[in-house]
Amino acid sequence: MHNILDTKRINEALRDHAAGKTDRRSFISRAMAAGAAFAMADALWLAGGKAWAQSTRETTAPKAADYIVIGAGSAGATLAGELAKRTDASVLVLEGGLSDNSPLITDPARWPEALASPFTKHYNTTPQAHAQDRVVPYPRGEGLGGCSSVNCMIYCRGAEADYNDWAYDGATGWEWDKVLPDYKELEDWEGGASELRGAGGPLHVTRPDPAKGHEGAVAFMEGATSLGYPETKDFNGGQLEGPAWVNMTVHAGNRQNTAVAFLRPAIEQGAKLQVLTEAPVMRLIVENGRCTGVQYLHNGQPVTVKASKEVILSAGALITPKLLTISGIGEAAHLKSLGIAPLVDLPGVGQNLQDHVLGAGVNFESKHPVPPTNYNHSEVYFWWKSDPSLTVPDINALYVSVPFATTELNLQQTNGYAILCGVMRPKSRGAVTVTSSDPRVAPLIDPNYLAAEQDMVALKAATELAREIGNSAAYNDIRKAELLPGAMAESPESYRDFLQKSVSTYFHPVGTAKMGTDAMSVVDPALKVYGVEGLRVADASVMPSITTGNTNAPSIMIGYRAAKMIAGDI
Ligand SMILES: Cc1cc2nc3c(=O)[nH]c(=O)nc-3n(C[C@H](O)[C@H](O)[C@H](O)COP(=O)(O)OP(=O)(O)OC[C@H]3O[C@@H](n4cnc5c(N)ncnc54)[C@H](O)[C@@H]3O)c2cc1C
Repeated sequence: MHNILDTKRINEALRDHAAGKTDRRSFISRAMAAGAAFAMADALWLAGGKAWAQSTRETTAPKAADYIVIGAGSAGATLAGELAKRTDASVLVLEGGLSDNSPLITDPARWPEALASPFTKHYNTTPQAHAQDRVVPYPRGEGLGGCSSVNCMIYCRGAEADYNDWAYDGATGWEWDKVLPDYKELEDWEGGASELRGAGGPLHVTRPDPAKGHEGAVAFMEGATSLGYPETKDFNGGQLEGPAWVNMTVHAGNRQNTAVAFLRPAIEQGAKLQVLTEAPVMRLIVENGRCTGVQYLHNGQPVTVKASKEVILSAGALITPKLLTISGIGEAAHLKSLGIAPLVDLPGVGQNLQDHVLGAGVNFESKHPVPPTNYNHSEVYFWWKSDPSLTVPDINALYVSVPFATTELNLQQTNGYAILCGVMRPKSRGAVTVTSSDPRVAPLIDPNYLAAEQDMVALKAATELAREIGNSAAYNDIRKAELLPGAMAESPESYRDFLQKSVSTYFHPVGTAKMGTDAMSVVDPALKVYGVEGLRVADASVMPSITTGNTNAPSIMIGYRAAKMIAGDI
């Protein structure tokens, strides 16, 4: 007797699969309960995961689209999904990496593993002159969702002042009261709508339940509040300063990357959106002052695809300036030195690189094995001021349920935990420098950490904040011994040595194609590249200055606003 297929239930399971709401095991059991044999259920799982995006290995190359979006990361996937939903135009997304169909991405606790997987591309900084010439590893997400697929899922808009500073510096129209409506519109905050928060938008944002919080996170909150630092109930709710349970891009136990939140729903709604993976873009095609398309590798072969309306560059703060440069858009003398004919002399391309400094803070050995996290290893954060006279907090501390230190600090202990710390309004500025016209060659990445002495002052204050909380009575049942900085904090010289060795990336490069109106600006406030028609940049590169919070939320907001601008909705 043949099973009768319950196609309605199978379609429901397929829809959940396309929305990233189910794992393989439960999908297969649902499909089998609906009458499918195992082989068929498995084939449906594979096809369901691929139906909405295609690898260039398994489809033919498109000839043209109205809009081409380069990179499906935090900004690019948001922009492409929104633009396709808001217009009748055809939108083609070219993503260099793979699809995002993996539990390493969906499971919030497994992001450290995702960093050691094909969903991450590994770069290094140049030797950091103010941090003992250390080379700092510099991972970036590669594939659908970009860094939003491998990041730690903290969702933080930053401070109001960040956006008002952008506008003051020339990014007119990006003031806090102009971006707030978009932040509210794009989110589905579990706390519900309010003057500052939105509900019903595409991106689910949740917070950990303190009752299920990690013991170390609970101790962090108790320690900080017992020391007199008042708790902040919601760091996106108007008050950034103070210890807080985080906001996360997690929903029903699954990561909400931008492919899940923005791309797949647009395809499910029937938008004219084609998403190609394993489609690395090699260069932009600029003819008579207009960007008319791109050259990319389709199944390893160079092909050209035309854009009848616009090309939008969303390849992230490292690769966006590289693609501009090798396409002839950058400082003319630098282009000539690489043998590239200058099309537009834009000296700001690749300059103004900014990144938060992540310090190793304080690492402890634990009295007992550290339990696993129910969330993302990082459930609590604490923004504070290194100097009370500041108007905006400039440092932070965060509990992580794993030991964390740079290789140079040679931390051997595996049964431990850390309170990391950050310099959140760094003064140092670096650069991304292209050294070859060959698109396969990685650029030089120089965040120039600690070049400004003020950043060292802030790093020390942040480390002390982490130590103060970590050594508080709230951790007495957990803490066995302070391992780092430990004895290295005993003299000013060894403490400075520790701080320089403790520096790593917060994974937040921004600013390398900044928005503004001065000579170093690369895009105008409508994100249009100066001197070229039909070309915009929409990603973390356009931030004139780094936000005080983590940079995923602002990157998503940039993609969202870009879609609205192009669609004529702003
Ligand atoms: C390990 C890690 C942890 C982080 N944790 C957090 C966090 O918890 N919270 C937070 O707010 N921020 C976090 N961030 C930072 C945040 O995720 C980024 O700032 C943000 O994702 C940047 O968005 P973007 O759109 O500019 O670039 P990306 O998201 O990097 O997107 C760029 C996309 O372009 C693609 N691409 C690149 N070159 C090409 C090419 N030539 N052709 C086609 N496609 C190309 C890439 O594969 C990628 O998909 C973290 C980042 C990392 C790496």
